[in-house]
Amino acid sequence: MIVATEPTDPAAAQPKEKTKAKKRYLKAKKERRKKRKTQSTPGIAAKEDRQSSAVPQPDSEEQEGSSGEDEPDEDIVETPERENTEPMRGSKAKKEKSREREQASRTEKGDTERPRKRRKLETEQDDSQHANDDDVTPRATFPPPRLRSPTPPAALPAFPLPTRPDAPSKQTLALQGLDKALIEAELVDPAKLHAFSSASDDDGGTGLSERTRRRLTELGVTELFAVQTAVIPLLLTPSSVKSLYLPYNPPRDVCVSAPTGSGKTLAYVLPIVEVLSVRVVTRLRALIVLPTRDLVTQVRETFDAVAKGRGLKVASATGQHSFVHEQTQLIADRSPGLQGGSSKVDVLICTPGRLIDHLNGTPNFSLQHLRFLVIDEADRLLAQSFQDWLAHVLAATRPPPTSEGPATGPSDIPSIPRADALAPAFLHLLRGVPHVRTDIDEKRESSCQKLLFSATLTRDPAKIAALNLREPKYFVVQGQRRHGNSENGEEGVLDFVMEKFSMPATLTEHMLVCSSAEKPLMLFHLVHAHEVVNALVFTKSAESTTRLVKLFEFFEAALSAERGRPGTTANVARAYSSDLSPSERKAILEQFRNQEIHILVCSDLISRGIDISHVSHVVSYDAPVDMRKYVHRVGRTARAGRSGDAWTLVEEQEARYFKTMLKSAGHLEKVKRMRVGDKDVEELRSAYEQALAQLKDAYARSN
Ligand SMILES: Nc1ncnc2c1ncn2[C@@H]1O[C@H](COP(=O)(O)OP(=O)(O)OP(=O)(O)O)[C@@H](O)[C@H]1O
Repeated sequence: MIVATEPTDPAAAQPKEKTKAKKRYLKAKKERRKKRKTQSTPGIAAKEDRQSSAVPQPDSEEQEGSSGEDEPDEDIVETPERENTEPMRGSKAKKEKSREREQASRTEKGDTERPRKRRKLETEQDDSQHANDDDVTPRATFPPPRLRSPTPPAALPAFPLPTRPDAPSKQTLALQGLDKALIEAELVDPAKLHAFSSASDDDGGTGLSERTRRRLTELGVTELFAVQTAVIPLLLTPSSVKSLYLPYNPPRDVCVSAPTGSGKTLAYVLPIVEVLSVRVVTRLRALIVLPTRDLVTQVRETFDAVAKGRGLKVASATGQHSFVHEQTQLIADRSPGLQGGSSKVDVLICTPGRLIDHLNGTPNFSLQHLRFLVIDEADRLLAQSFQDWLAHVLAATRPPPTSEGPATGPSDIPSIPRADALAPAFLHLLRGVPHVRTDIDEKRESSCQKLLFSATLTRDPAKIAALNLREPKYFVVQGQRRHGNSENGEEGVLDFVMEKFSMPATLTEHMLVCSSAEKPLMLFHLVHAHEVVNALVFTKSAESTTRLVKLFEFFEAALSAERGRPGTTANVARAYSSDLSPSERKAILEQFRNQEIHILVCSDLISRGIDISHVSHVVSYDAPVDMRKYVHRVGRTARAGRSGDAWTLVEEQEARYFKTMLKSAGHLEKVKRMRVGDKDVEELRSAYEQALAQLKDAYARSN
């Protein structure tokens, strides 16, 4: 490489024939270079480069002859710094001199190795120069030495620069550290239905007995929904898995993620009823844990309906009744020393808090006979660390470690073995019976099968690990693909893993951006313009709920008066909040179900799980703060294949956050923007202003 300088001497202009010669020479040189490159391997080339850079550069005379003429035009580099070559040349000359001095001192010291190498290289260079000279025009045609650039530094070997590896994709990151079972989840098409007949022996592969199918038909259920078609056969077929105890071949656990209103409750109620119906002795064999009392009540109703006539005893424990009352409902024999526990019920549905109370404080309350442990709304429950409830419950289902030698008990407890008191996995605890170890002893495990359900199932590895799942099988009921149409459903599972939750296909979603001052007016407009009569309105707190209901009542009264119907209201709104007693809440829900209440204003207390089939609209009056909350709120409508509308009122300053939240969940395009102009609300404005004034008065009076 050389630095170009302007030829100042007109004689330096190239005559035509000389230029041709130069071209010929350059061509020949290019070919030689190409040849050299193909012959030498990269490693050797690099080594040669290193060697050449290690030796001092030839002096400027040699340079002039070789590079000044030889280098092809594309190697010429002009940089602003090098245009002014004088100072450079000065410093270069100094360097040259110091190099010569160094070399001389090395030679004196007998260090001959490097100069010898250098001489060799110089000789080679000279040879090639001679060869070049055959083709080259005389030197006089080149710029005078005075104007030439200083000797350029030796080119450094072109090692590849260290580069960072490509950043892993979001998908790859999402899959890292996840349970293999989760990555291999089975994707279930939500449109998959399975019609069954109650009149024939053929169960259609579901594993449901004729009796159960008949009961379902009586309840108006004639086909299984997608989640049920996946889960029920796994829990009921082959018929050997219907046993109450499977100590040597324990069943695998099941985790299910399916949209709201897709029928998850029946997916576990049906197999439990089917398996437990064969039991002779009543023991606590199924435990269903739910996050709220309202959900416990709802699931109990489903159990009562499906298990009718099967002789199963179903109970619930939520703290609604006194602790002693619940104990008498649950325990048959409270005498001490019953190693296998005692139970009056086959199925217990409860909240985690009350469950821990009974584990700690109810004698003979035992989980050793559990065949099913259901955790519904699993992500919400796993997020609750209440008294470390999960660890306690899991410990109670597992047999304690086998002790060597005969088991013994405290001397004050009678050691009379009771035939069926202990579950098979706990038999080693039997007092007074010597334990004789044999070579064919097989480990007995708990027969408890864990079933987890949610519309927004967690994929947090730490939370899943805490469950100590046995060979878990994951089912993901997932709607439309967003990333293409892979055959193996990988994208559907990825959606689940990346928390892009699936929504009911029959749901329509809108958002309305408005100022906070106009928000109530927007709600009233939606209610009147769309003639909404079965709506759930979600607010952020109990206080906000009460205030909104009051304002709504004032508004309806003012509007009726304006329209010449004083004293009547078109729409009845009620607050549903944690401030109410359980009986009041139950009564209000009942009135809402019977459509005596049209608009139920509530906090997130009932955003999960509550199943009211006729809810036509869900309004998020205060926008939800996370995607999980959004999914559960809007999921109170469009259930079981019915259509429904969800509206979210978003204050201007929240709009960006809300949209980002939807976007990261891959859901932004599904939520259409709605616009309401001044004209649309014109006829409601005066009633609204009257209502605001009345509300202000009411609060002023109460303070
Ligand atoms: N196979 C079926 N045929 C007809 N209706 C069904 C069937 N399965 C469930 N349903 C009805 O669908 C509705 C929703 O069911 P369910 O409450 O179990 O939904 P979910 O998936 O648990 O919803 P969420 O996630 O909101 O709790 C209920 O009213 C239920 O009775």
